[in-house]
Amino acid sequence: MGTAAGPAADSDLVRATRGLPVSRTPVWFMRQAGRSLPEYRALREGTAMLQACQDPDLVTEITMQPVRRHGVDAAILFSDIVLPLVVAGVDIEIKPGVGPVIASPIRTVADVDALPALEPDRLDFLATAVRRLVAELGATPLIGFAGAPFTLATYLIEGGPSKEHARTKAFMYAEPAAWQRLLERLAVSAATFLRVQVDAGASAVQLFDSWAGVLSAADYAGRVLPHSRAVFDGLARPEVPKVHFGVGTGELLPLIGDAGADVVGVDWRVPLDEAARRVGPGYSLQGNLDPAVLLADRETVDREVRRIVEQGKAARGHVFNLGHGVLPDTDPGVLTHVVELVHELTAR
Ligand SMILES: Cc1c2[nH]c(c1CCC(=O)O)Cc1[nH]c(c(CCC(=O)O)c1C)Cc1[nH]c(c(CCC(=O)O)c1C)Cc1[nH]c(c(C)c1CCC(=O)O)C2
Repeated sequence: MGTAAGPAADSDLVRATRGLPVSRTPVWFMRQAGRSLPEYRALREGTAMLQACQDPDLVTEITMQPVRRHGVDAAILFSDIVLPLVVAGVDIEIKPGVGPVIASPIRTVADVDALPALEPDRLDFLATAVRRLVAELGATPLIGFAGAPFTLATYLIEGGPSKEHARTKAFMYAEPAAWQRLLERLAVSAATFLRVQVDAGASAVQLFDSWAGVLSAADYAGRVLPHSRAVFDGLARPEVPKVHFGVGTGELLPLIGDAGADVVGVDWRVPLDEAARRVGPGYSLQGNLDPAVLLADRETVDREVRRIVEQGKAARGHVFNLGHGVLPDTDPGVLTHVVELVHELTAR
């Protein structure tokens, strides 16, 4: 269990998650590996997304690409939030330009009980990929991740991507006992998925609850948050830095840290100084450049990066990131520029 050991344990990324002094503000980008990179598109040619995620050679190479190209301060494992479901045997496909599509969505209480469990011994490919990556990355930390129970439940119940998440909410209200069982099961598999990554050497983890922002604070607190907390508790690695992220979570920010996170991920809707007030003093912040700004002119990019670096000083620690994933049309040169600019602005 090589978690807190190794050269990455004292990296700026890990230090920022704890609010310790850093040599400069660490930067990485959600979806830094992916379609914005020509070398990614070349490597992925002919291999389905969910196949690629289970091939340790491809996972290692794709994860390394943005680290080499941009000089980011962390790698994020190339995988997907639906992978634990796929490995457990759920019939899922990732349709390019659409997202995860489920062959038989969960619509009844019986469907919940039929959901297969994730067997940890099916995750050898994941441990292999993480071990190789940690060896190759040296002092650069690897961030492991999992999808939070709520966001995974939205895909399972809707059958695919959705804006309103109306079926999900209807199920949550109409079948509270089955809802609780579903989220409990998803929490167990997310914790297993994270533990394999941490035990193979990942330096930090991020829990993606991308769609939690569609909920009221009361429903989030009562029906979702306990299950996200169960993921972090179930991971049972208190020393590992934990990032908790969702989109549109402005009203939920005071609760998001409560799940047991060290770092709260913030999208672009709430400035980081205001976010720091909402989460309270015990947390670092991650974010929050609007990914669409990267499609604008260089002056706008620079102005926004400077603003975020300034506002980030209100937090105990700041990990610079986007407010959501890199858009596929992004010029990778702009990403490299943002890394250089953040480093330049924050060098101590
Ligand atoms: C909601 C969600 C998913 N997957 C993920 C989330 C949470 C983060 C978020 O809110 O964006 C998480 C994820 N998915 C992927 C990563 C890799 C690491 C990284 O950030 O670089 C991570 C962290 C790779 C991926 N996951 C996916 C791609 C694109 C697939 C491809 O390249 O063909 C990548 C690089 C596919 C995917 N998978 C999912 C979607 C919505 C899509 C996009 C579909 C599309 O637009 O084509 C589900």
